[in-house]
Amino acid sequence: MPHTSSADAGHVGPVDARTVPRFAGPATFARLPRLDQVTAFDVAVVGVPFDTGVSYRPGARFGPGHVRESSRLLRPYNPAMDVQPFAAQQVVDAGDIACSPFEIEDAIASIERGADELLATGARLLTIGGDHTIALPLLRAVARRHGPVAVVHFDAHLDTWDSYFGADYTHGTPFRRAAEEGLIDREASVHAGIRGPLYGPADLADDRRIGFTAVTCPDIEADGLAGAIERIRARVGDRPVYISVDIDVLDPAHAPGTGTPEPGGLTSRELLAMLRCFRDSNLVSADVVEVAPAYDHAQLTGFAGAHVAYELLSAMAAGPKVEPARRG
Ligand SMILES: N=C(N)NCCCC(=O)O
Ligand SMILES: [Zn+2]
Ligand SMILES: [Zn+2]
Repeated sequence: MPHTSSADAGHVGPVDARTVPRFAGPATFARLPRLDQVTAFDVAVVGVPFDTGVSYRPGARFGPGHVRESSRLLRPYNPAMDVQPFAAQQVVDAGDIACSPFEIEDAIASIERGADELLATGARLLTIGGDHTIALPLLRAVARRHGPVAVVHFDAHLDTWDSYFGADYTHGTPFRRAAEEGLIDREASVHAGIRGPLYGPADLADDRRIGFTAVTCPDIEADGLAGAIERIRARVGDRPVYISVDIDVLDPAHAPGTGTPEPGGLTSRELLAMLRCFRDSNLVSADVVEVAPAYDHAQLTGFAGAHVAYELLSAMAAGPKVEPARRG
């Protein structure tokens, strides 16, 4: 497959849809080269096909494949940010991190190791999950390099609960564990898009104690999108930021293919606009999780996940530069 290359930096870009139909060939993210097809890279798109941490509908283990398959229509220029995310930096598809579907703690260790190896090259990660459990090992690896990071967490759910059925490591608990382990900046972390029923008022009090501020859907309703964006920017400032996007932050009308859907969520347009506000941020890495294709319709959730990833890659391209990574 002939990949495009950018004239300026010689980065290997996506396969050109004007000469090779976009539905042809194997699906890497955005038809980008694989890790073994480049000598250096700035950003690794990596899949984590893990969903043993879910509390309701399983299936996010198929998320990485679905998002890749749904990313064939992306084009190289992002006019909303005036940036070419695949020309300004070398982006590669690093494949999937293999992890146990049977033992959660074993899988968490594998994910942390896989993320460590990629980050050790100096690259940034854009991870495609997988259920939200995977944010914990990803944050462990990121904090090892950058120290505690400002987490901007887009989700319908807090994911700061303590345990389910006695299990500490689930998709409802990653940010509590991350806070306990000192991985997050407790002065600068924020949830966006929170909504729906909780177990009790203590959930919110616990969450604040843990170090999060919540910009809820009712807040967005009251203050508008610009007000919400301003609150997030003020909270994060110029600290190193890790963005974690649970696709269920979108309304189920925009993203039905997910395990714990909650009505009353963001539109795709609102979410993409919110992500663009990180174009000036020190965005150290990011993830998109909880895409579960078995419940998807017409690839809506897959397309939404692919566009979320594209905006995150665009924000990385637009923001402060990092040293390119050497392969191997
Ligand atoms: N992280 C996601 N998507 N969901 C958490 C739901 C936790 C619960 O079942 O109460
Ligand atoms: Zn969620
Ligand atoms: Zn979540």
